Amino acid sequence: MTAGKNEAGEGASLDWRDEFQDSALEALYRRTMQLQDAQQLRYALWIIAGIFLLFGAADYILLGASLQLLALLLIRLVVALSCLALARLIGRQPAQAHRPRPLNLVYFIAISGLLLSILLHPGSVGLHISSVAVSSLAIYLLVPNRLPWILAWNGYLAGGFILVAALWKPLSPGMLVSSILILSFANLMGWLTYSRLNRLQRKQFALLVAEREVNRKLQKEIEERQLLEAQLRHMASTDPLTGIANRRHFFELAEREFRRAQREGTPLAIFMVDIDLFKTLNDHHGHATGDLVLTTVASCCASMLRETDIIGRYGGEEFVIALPQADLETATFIAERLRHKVTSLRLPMLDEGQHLSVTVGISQVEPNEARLELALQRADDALYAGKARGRNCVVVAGEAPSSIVARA
Ligand SMILES: Nc1nc2c(ncn2[C@@H]2O[C@H](COP(=O)(O)OP(=O)(O)OP(=O)(O)O)[C@@H](O)[C@H]2O)c(=O)[nH]1
Repeated sequence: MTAGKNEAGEGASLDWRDEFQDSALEALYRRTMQLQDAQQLRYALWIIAGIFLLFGAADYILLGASLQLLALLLIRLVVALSCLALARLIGRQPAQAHRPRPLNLVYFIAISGLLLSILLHPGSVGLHISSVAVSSLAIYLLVPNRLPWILAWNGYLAGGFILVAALWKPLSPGMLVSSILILSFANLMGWLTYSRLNRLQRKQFALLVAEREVNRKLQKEIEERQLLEAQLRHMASTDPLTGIANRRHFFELAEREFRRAQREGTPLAIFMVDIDLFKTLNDHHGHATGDLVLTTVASCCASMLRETDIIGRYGGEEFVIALPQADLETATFIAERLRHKVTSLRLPMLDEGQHLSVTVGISQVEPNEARLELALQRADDALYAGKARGRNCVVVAGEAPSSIVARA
């Protein structure tokens, strides 16, 4: 099961031991609480050892130096040392706090020590009943996550006390009933308190687990939405065939560069690039080959540009490029290089001796020009002048037709 299932509430319900019915959730709870439980148990063991030893002083006052005192001190020492040894073991290996064997051994020693001390002790029955009742409560309150064992230890303590009391000084029927009632009441109080604390703690834990699961799901949903958003943004801005920016996205990016160029007074060159006689190629080789040529020319153009240059598909077999910081001379040089590169492309599906070529129209954004479209229009006019002149050339806008720069 996953911890998330518990948010439904079903797995978070508790059994008679006040443990989660869902064993995986219970295991997770124990793992989470292990260090805290270990610490709590260590404190409990130190307290038990200390109190047991402190009562040695009361024994001395009651018994004076005697063999009985020696036996009692010996019992107290054994109990205290075994408690301290277990506390040390748990300090080194916190997982021992949840293992029954060392705990049961030490608690058996401690409870047996308490019962034996009653046999050797001259105090009144009332004193012993109260010490057994307090010990009973201590077992409920100081031992974490072990209700069946807690009940067993308390059974041993209460039953042992009745037996020891019978051996030590047979109780009158009235005292016997009173003792049983007091011990039963102490156990009832202890159990109820234990149950209340455990239920509260586990309920809080189940809520925390459910909350974490909700957060995890939310986080996953956010990540999926972010991914989807990024995919949608990419789809909305990219030409699906060539993978370069579509016309709309090109304008977004180029407008930004246009404003920067106008603001800072830096040059911005525009290319219009058109594949020559593309219709013939399409008609001759088919649309699929035409698509492949478009993709190849687009990536060829993109590979010739700097990162700051912007390339987009203007429409059909026409591409548009914006080159920030490029004056006309630089732009013409780059356009020539691009034209040469396309001419040198060799595509296996084209006939022997058949070369691709492009015509490039170039313009430059004029200072104080109001709109980018004006520069685009000039580049387009230059492109059509190049087409009219026979294609496969670079034409600079506004210059005489003799400014056709080169031909392959
Ligand atoms: N395969 C393919 N063809 C396209 C696509 N978009 C436009 N075309 C074709 O591109 C061709 C453009 O032809 P024209 O505008 O006549 O130009 P051209 O044949 O290149 O001639 P010039 O530009 O004068 O050199 C048309 O046949 C369109 O159908 C496309 O996405 N894929």
